[in-house]
Amino acid sequence: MFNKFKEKLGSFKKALSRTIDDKATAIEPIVEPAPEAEEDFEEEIEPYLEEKALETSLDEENPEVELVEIKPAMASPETVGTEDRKKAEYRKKLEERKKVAESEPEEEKVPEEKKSFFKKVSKIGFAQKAKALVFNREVYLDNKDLEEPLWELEMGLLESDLALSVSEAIVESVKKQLTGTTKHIGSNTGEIVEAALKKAILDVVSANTFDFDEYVKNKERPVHIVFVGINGTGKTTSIAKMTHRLLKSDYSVVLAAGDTFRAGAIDQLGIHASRLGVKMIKHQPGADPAAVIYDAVQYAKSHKIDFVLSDTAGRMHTNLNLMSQMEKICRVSTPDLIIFVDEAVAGNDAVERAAQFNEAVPIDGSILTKIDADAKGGAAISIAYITGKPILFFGMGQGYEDLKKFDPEWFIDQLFNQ
Ligand SMILES: Nc1nc2c(ncn2[C@@H]2O[C@H](COP(=O)(O)OP(=O)(O)OP(=O)(O)O)[C@@H](O)[C@H]2O)c(=O)[nH]1
Repeated sequence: MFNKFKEKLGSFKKALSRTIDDKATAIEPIVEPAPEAEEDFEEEIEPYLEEKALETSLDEENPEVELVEIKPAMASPETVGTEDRKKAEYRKKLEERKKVAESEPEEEKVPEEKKSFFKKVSKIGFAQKAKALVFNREVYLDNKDLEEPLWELEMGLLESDLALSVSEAIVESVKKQLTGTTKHIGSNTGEIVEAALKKAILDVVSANTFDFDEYVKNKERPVHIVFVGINGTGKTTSIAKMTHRLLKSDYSVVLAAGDTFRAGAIDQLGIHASRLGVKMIKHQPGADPAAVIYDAVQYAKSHKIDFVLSDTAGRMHTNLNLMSQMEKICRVSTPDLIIFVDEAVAGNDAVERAAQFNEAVPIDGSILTKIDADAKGGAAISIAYITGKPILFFGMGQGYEDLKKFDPEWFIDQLFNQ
C-alpha cells in the first residue's frame, strides 16, 4: 500500500536531511552524565588526561596561563582557528613545563592522587560534551536551502498523482514550517523533515473530516444512503461491506437494486443480500431506478428498518443523460447521504470524477476502494481537498470486513511506516 508514494517521501526526507546536516551547528549543551560514553572515550583521552593534570599543576603555579579546553571534532568552524591557536600555545607552555619537571627532583612532580582526581573530572566532562554535541544542534534554513529539495518534492507528489493544487499546498506548508526560524535538532535530522511533511499532509487530508457513525446515530429513521460513481469501481461491493458493518452495530438494513441498467447488477446485489441476510427491493431490468428506490424507502418506513442503501448504475461523468438521470434519482428519493465511490488506483482521474459528480448532485463524501492495491496515494490525499467533501471509508480488499472508516492519523501512519 502506497509504496511508490513512500519512496518519494523517503527521497525528499534524505535530500533535505543532507542539507540540514550540512548547515547544522552544534550548540553548547547541558546534559545528564552519560556513564556509558565515558568508557568509549577512555583510551582516546588518556594522553589528554596526563596533559590536563600537568596543566593544572602548571596553572596553580602560573595563574596567568590560560586554561585551554579541548573540544571534540564537531566544534563549529568559527571556533576551530581560535581553538588551534590556543592548543598550540598550551602545548608550548606544556613542553616548557615538562622540561622543567624533568630537571626537577622526583618529589616535585604532580602527586598521584592529584592526577587521578583530574583524570576523573576531565573524563566525565569530555565524554558528556562529545555525546551532547552530537544530540544538540540547531539549524536555520532559508528559502534558498529548500528550493531544490522542495522542487523535487513537488515533482514526487505530482508523479504520485496528487492534484496540482494539493501538491502546492503541501509544499507551501513544508516550506513555511521549515524556513525562517532556528530549529533545534537532535541526531536524527530526518525527524524534523518528517514532522513537517506529516503535518502538511495531515492538514490536507483532514480538511473536511466527518464522523459517519455519529452522524447516523441521531438521524431520523430510515437513514437513506445512495451510492454513485462510474462502472466497476466497487459501489456494489461497498454497499455489501457497509451493510455488514451496520448489521454488526445492530442496525437493520434494506437494499435497493437501483442499478436497473447493467445486466446482472440486480443479481449481483441479490447475492450479497442473501449472504448477509437482508431484504433487497428490486424491479425488472430497465425499470425506473427512482421508483425502485422509492419503494425501498417505503418498505423501510413500514417495517421500521434503520437504513436504506441504494445502488445506482455506474455512469461516466461525461455522459450527460445518465448524469441527469442520477440527479433525478437523488432529487426524488431525498437521500440523507449521497456517497461517491471510486477506486484509489485511478489517481487523479478519480479526483476529477469526484469533482464532477459533486457538481451534479452534490455528494456528501467519498468511499475510496482498492486502497490495498494503490501504490501512489494521490487520490486518497487529494479527493477531500478538491471536492471539499470528506473521505468516509477506505475499501481495503474484497471481503466484507475490508471497509475502514477513514482516520487521518491512521492514514498518515500508513504513509510513513516502513
Ligand atoms: N482489491 C479490491 N477489490 C475491490 C475492492 N472493492 C471492490 N473490489 C472489486 O472490484 C470489482 C468491481 O466491484 P463492484 O462492486 O462490482 O463495482 P461496481 O461499482 O458496483 O460496478 P458496476 O456495477 O459495474 O457499476 C469487484 O471484482 C470487486 O471485488 C477493494 O476495496 N479492494
